[in-house]
Amino acid sequence: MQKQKAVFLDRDGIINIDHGYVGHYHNFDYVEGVFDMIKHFVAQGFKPIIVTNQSGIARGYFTEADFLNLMKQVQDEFSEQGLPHIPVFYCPHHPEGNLSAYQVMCECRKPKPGMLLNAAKQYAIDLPNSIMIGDSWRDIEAGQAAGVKWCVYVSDKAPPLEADKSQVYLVNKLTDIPGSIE
Ligand SMILES: O=P(O)(O)OC[C@@H](O)[C@H]1O[C@@H](OP(=O)(O)O)[C@@H](O)[C@@H](O)[C@@H]1O
Ligand SMILES: [Mg+2]
Ligand SMILES: [Zn+2]
Repeated sequence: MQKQKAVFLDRDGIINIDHGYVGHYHNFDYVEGVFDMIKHFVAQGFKPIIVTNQSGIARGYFTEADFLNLMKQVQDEFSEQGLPHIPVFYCPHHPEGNLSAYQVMCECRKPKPGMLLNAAKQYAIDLPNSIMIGDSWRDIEAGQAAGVKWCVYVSDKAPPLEADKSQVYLVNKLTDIPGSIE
C-alpha cells in the first residue's frame, strides 16, 4: 500500500484553547486560524490526524462517552469548515488516575509515541515525511520518538533546557507556522 505523509495534531492548545481538561463542547473554543492551518497542510498532501492525551477521563472529570460525543461535534464542525474527517487517536489513561480502569502506565500517553505508531500502522503513514504540531514539549518528544521529519512547537514557553531542538520549529502562535515545512 502506498504510504502517505501525515500532519499529527495535538488537540488541546492546537485545535482548541486549552482551558484545562475540556470534556464538553460548550467549553470547546477553536484556536484562531486552526481551520486554515489544517486546510493548508491538506492542500500540501498531508493527512491530518489528531493525537491527544485525555487524562481527564482517568481522573474522572468527564467520561469516555463525553469525549467521544465532544469529538463527534468537532468532526461536524470540521465538515462545516470544508475539512475532511480527521481520525482521532486518544489516550484516556493516567498512572495516577482515580478510575482503576484507566489507571495504567500505558504506551499511548504522550510523550510516548504509541498513538502516532498506531495511526501509522492503521493508515500506512510515511512517518519520516510527516509532521507533529503541539503546544506541549511532550508532543514534540512523541513526534521525535515516532521518527517524524519535523515538529512544530506552538508555545510562548521556552522548550526545556535539555530539549533536543533539532528539526523543531519554535513558534509563538498557530498563525506563525511557516507556509512550507521541509
Ligand atoms: O494537549 P492534548 O494532549 O490534546 O490534551 C491535554 C489535556 O488532556 C490536558 O492535559 C493535562 O495534562 P495531564 O494529562 O494532566 O498531564 C493538562 O495539560 C490540561 O491542561 C490539558 O487540558
Ligand atoms: Mg496540548
Ligand atoms: Zn494511554
